[in-house]
Amino acid sequence: MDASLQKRFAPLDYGIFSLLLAASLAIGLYHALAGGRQRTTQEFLMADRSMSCLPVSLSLIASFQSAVAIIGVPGEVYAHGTQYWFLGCSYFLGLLIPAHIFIPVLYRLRITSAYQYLELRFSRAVRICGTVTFIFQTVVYMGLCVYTPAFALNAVTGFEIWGAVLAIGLVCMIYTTIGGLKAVIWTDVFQTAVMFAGQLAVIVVGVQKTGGVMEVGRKVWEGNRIAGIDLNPDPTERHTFWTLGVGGVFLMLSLYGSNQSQVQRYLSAKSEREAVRSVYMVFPALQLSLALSCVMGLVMFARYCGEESPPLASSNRDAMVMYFVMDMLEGLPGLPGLFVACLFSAALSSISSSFNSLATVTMEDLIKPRFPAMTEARATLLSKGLAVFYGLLCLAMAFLTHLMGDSVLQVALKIFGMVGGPVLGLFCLGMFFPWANSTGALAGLGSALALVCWVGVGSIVTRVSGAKPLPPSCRAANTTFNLQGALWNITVSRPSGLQRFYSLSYMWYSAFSCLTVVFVGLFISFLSGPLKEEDVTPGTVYPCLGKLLCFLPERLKKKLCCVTPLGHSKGAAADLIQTDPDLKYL
Ligand SMILES: O=C(O)CCCC[C@@H]1SC[C@@H]2NC(=O)N[C@@H]21
Ligand code: NA
Repeated sequence: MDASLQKRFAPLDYGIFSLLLAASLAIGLYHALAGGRQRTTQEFLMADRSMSCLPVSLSLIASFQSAVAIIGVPGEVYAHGTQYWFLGCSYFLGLLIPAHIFIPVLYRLRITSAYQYLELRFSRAVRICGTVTFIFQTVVYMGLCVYTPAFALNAVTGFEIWGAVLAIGLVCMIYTTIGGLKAVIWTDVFQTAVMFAGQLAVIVVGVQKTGGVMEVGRKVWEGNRIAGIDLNPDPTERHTFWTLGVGGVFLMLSLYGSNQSQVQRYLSAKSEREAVRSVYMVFPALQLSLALSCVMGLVMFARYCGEESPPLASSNRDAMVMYFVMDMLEGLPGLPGLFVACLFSAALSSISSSFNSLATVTMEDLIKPRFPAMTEARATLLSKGLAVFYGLLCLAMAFLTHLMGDSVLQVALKIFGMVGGPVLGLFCLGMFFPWANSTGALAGLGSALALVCWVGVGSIVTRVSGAKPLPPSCRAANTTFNLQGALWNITVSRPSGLQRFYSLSYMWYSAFSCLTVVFVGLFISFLSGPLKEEDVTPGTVYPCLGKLLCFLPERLKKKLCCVTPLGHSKGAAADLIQTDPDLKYL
């Protein structure tokens, strides 16, 4: 990038940024020395199951709100308009279903890893597959979270990329390793506040520098960035109300229902009710963060749409967002540092959650069952060693990330769809279909992963690029624009056959893979001998079918699905674990 565009930091900026890192380390240190001093895995991995709903809810938001969204969403809105904002419609069901179906089932089982559910409901093989799939998804996601802020910073300020990656990685590894889940949750609380502050600062200064709210409103309106509801049912259409509002529900369920990072936070709550309350508190905060990042994209559009060639428009759109921020905040000492602190807070809070949940599932699902006699002290030490191991792995993943091309937001959402969707499918198959067995579950998981990875890789290889960006000019009046607008809307030659398969909107990946697991899983279960109610571990099936089919005669209902109500807070399966020693390490 030519030196003229390069932006510089003032000493105060570095000060604020280092303050953020120091504060995070301090919180980690506090939790290493306070409380039980992280001497048991129950404390290190589960925060002694003592957390209240406020920190849990802020930690839930911070876990999947990283620099990817803070940089990626404004870039998306700048180029394609506010269609992406309809993702907010998916937050209703995307949070209500976890609150009233996933949490009651998982919380009452008194488990540590979400994937223990898969062994209780199906078999150890299904649990291992679920755990390994989750580990793969989280390692790739962590790499993305580390790389994004470092790349954006380097593109605009020349800040050494690997210096930033190491700063994020090391700080995170230290406070996660010494402070455990308590430190991760409380640093998430602090980092979420910094994230909102940073985004708000950019919006306030940006609106003020672009001529005020009315001026910004007029420009984005004329630049037709305000998208109406798009009810186009075509599944290859990248962003429509259906792909975002419906496809988004499956994306949210794969994150807030069956992802260890979030489930571990629910399970660390001091009661089931606190866990449900924390999910309700997530809703407004998620809507706010979505609104902030969309508005930031609109302000950025209003700022540059008048210019013939907006800066960095040709290069990576994520770098252009960073340029816009530095352009707005430059000359206001401390604010560029605040935004960089916001980016790093976003990264740290997501990576620390990932580290900690990776260490948890590796311990609970892969190590403890093989070494049941391991002492508590050794297990805790090993958990800390795992946090370090995954930290190093995450730095390595950061290298691979910049090979992925696409905007980071698109890459993240594709990964969640390709890998998170199938795991969600396993949980849905297990919770809603009592007759599903582990053969069906494994067949379903395998076929869904194969199919959705085929689509995903196919779309990357054949460069089926998403929708074309809208024309960057904001002068709607003149005819050339209209002509240009018309030209832009020429329908590209309708892709056919395999090409059409590859151009499935990535927002459908979660739904597509989840439903594949369910349908293939049910089909294979019927072929291989469906389970009877008495075969199923009590408390692992949510009797929603019993409720939905309440009109059926009792006899038929009993045959079709479990009508036994969920175990109570003690949890039937929990009793099972207590009584049956070799189930102890489920
Ligand atoms: O920002 C990230 O780290 C990942 C991209 C956003 C992930 C999903 S999108 C729906 C939900 N809302 C969020 O803020 N994050 C998740
Ligand atoms: Na985050």
